[in-house]
Amino acid sequence: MSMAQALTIAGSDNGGGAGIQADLKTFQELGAYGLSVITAVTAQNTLGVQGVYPVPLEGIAQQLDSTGEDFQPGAVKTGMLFSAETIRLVSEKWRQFGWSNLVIDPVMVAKGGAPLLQQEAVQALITELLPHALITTPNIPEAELLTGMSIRNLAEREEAAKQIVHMGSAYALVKGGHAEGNEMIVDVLYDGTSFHYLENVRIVTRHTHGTGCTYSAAITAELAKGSSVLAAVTTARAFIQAAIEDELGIGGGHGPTNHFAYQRRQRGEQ
Ligand SMILES: Nc1ncnc2c1ncn2[C@@H]1O[C@H](COP(=O)(O)OP(=O)(O)OP(=O)(O)O)[C@@H](O)[C@H]1O
Ligand SMILES: Cc1ncc(CO)c(N)n1
Repeated sequence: MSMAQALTIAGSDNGGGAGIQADLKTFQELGAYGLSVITAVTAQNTLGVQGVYPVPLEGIAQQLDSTGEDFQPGAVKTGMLFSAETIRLVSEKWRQFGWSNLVIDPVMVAKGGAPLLQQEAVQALITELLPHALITTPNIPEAELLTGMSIRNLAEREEAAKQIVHMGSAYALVKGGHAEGNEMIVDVLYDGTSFHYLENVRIVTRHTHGTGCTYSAAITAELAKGSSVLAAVTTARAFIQAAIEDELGIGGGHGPTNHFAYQRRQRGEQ
């Protein structure tokens, strides 16, 4: 049997904690061969985003063609897509290459507030890409922008998940990381029929740069290896919890999570 292949279509974070770099590190740790299509180059570190340089559309199209003509990704994730035209392109190539198992991490703004998706692109994300998704993984502010509703409690997170499934994503995972003040973080997974709740202790740390990217990349790696959505999300949640817990202390601001932590624990190492 050939190796499971996972593809990320996202932006580059030179700091290595988010974006393409976080995705590839996560794929590697979970045993999936990593492929990447870069939509934008960012200049950023743990203090913030200093620059955003979108890759010309033709360059993104060519990367997608080069990938689709030779590789067989078993699952694909999207992260920072930046513009409506890139979203339309990804949707078109999705159909052309007949890929399956799309994980949409609807990346919109970086931790410090820098925009990673143009405002007018949100609608394109909803109409062009979401209907292809196996699972969409918004945090609370992203779920609010996708649905137009305000989300203040668990019931509203459930309602948002329902709406996202109604938009055409087979599953929705509305993450609870941004619900301030709670000791436990509850991520809500909806499959169109029932809810699953992933409950974890909130870790007090400032090193949470790229948590969303890493989580969705872990889901993608597990799907590429053949897991069900529930099994993939469960493993991915354990992966990100370990990555936040075993902090690396890199950088002077919001540092990256520890991509080594989960497998180290699996091997019984510290
Ligand atoms: N302090 C924390 N302790 C434990 N789990 C956390 C913490 N912060 C976030 N998480 C979890 O990590 C996952 C991703 O978090 P979040 O929803 O904050 O992603 P995000 O805002 O998309 O991240 P980013 O923008 O940095 O990529 C979720 O399962 C969330 O519950
Ligand atoms: C490139 C990139 N993608 C996603 C995020 C969100 O964490 C980020 N900070 N940078």
